[in-house]
Amino acid sequence: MIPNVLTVAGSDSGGGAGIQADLKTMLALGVHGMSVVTAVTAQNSLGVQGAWELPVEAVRAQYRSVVDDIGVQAVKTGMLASAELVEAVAELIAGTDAPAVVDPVGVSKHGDALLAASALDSVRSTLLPAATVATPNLDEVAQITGVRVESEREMRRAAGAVLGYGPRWVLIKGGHLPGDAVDLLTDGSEEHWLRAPRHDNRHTHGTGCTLASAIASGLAKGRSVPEAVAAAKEYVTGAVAAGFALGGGIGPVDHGWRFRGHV
Ligand SMILES: Nc1ncnc2c1ncn2[C@@H]1O[C@H](COP(=O)(O)OP(=O)(O)OP(=O)(O)O)[C@@H](O)[C@H]1O
Ligand SMILES: Cc1ncc(COP(=O)(O)O)c(N)n1
Repeated sequence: MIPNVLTVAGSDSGGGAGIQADLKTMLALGVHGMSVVTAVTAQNSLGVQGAWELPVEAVRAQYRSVVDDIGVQAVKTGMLASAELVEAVAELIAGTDAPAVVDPVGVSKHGDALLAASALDSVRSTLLPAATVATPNLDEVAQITGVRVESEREMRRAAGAVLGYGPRWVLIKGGHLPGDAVDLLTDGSEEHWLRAPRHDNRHTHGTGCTLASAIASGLAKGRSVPEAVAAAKEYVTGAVAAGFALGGGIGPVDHGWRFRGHV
């Protein structure tokens, strides 16, 4: 049986991040990808030119259509835009019997806000407690917890602060630090450091979405959290290495790198 994985996220018209990155990742990793669109962005390699949220009823209806008939073995959340959508999605995933990977998307690579500042309290109090794995980058860690990470050593304290909001596991993504691309996965007792060489490639649009979707795909296949994260890290590292120029700005990672024989 092919596992079903659901992404609840925003659409990126440029195809590098958001729903589009999630579905491509799921195809590449051999699961059936399904989507609940929360917002539509007009976006390209230069930035986000516009964003429109969907009504909360439209998000709930998409979710119920998929979960009640088809069923899901894992859920991934990305851009949720507003407090109202964060709360609705948190309630939906808390009521679903499947692991949830929560990527608490705050701002795009170009600095465009993808989450209202007024939604942060709802992320802390409703979304993070419903997560099997939360995958904040360092900017999101600072927004959520106030902890600023400037070195690998400080990642452990950041992880503890995020775990305080109730996710079962946290993966602190160190992609924005200089040096190797180092992430820390922990549930408060086990600690797994994931280290990969930094690829000197500016075309990294969509790394976070791709990593979270790859984790959800592994969980849907029945892997443990540490196994799913290790496999997802290997996939995203290859996708970053193969990232390519598109438009005049930051191009996407290559979700299809394994089909093309890169790396
Ligand atoms: N240049 C790079 N070379 C190798 N791996 C990288 C590079 N940049 C990021 N990564 C890895 O990609 C994953 C995503 O990390 P990152 O910190 O970029 O997340 P993010 O900021 O949420 O992504 P996004 O850009 O999609 O918002 C992590 O595993 C990180 O270590
Ligand atoms: C719809 C949507 N979701 C997520 C991201 C984050 O990705 P990035 O930080 O690579 O721009 C994005 N840009 N757009």
